[in-house]
Amino acid sequence: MSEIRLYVTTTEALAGEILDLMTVCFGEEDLAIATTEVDEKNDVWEASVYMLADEEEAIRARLEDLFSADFADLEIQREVLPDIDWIAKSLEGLKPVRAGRFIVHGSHDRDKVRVNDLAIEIEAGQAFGTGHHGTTAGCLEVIGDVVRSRTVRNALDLGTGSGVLAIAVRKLKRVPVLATDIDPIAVAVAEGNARSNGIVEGIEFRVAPGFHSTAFGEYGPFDLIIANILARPLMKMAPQLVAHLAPGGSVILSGILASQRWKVIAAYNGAGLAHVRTIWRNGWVTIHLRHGRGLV
Ligand SMILES: C[S@@+](CC[C@H](N)C(=O)[O-])C[C@H]1O[C@@H](n2cnc3c(N)ncnc32)[C@H](O)[C@@H]1O
Repeated sequence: MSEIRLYVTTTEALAGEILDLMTVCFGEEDLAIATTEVDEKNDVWEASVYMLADEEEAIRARLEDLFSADFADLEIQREVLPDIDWIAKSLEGLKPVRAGRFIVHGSHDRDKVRVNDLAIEIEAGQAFGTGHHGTTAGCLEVIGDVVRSRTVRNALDLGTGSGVLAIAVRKLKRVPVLATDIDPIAVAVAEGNARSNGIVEGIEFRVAPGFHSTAFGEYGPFDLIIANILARPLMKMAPQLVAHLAPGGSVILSGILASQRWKVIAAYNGAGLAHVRTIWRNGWVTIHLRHGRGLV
């Protein structure tokens, strides 16, 4: 069956906002993947949703509904993509990914793990975070640096998805980790992934939206907070997130398009954090910030 791309042409300034909307609407559904692409030669941004042909009608209706409030003038364009070998494509999606010291792989690729690798086994499933997305890979890379170079006695993984980042912290250091997600299915998947990675204690998984106070109970403040969610909620929660950070603590933020990075950094500077480093992976950025207090 052929694959269809429905897309709108936009500007760099609006691409992030449109992608946020589409990502919230479609998430990481198997057959409807939202993404922005830039044609640098023509300075044109396209926000696209990919799907199989039999999904097109339903997805077009959802897009029209989504744009009807603020983007009614956008014309939804259509492209039929060349036929794809879906089996080969899905296997390709499951190839191991290396990020910093980590390799994230499926159970069929255990033989790809080398002696010095920190291996995380994740099956592609119902929660985000197989390591293939630039945001997850970016977080893994920065986690490696932070846990090696800073004092990390505990950590919070907000929006844990598959649990990959919480598992990564715990593989580097035996510190208590709190892993939360708004989605109960993600939390169940993450618990299973921790077990299949041999982690039976040390990570507490909870269903919680943002910094919902009852979920945190006795936890925190944290030496390390990782949040790979979208730019807009990250900016909104900056004061709460910083309130849960220990003096001298580090924050790793992702889910941010390159064009949105300054707004996110400004929100966290305003909440008292200093920017340390930004890294890029496939158009997405991961930002490391540190608490002003405790800096030398
Ligand atoms: C982009 S995925 C990241 C998953 C994983 N941490 C990774 O880096 O691959 C974002 C996750 O955050 C969750 N999420 C979104 N908004 C949230 C919120 N306000 N509080 C907690 N979790 C949230 C989503 O359900 C999703 O599982």
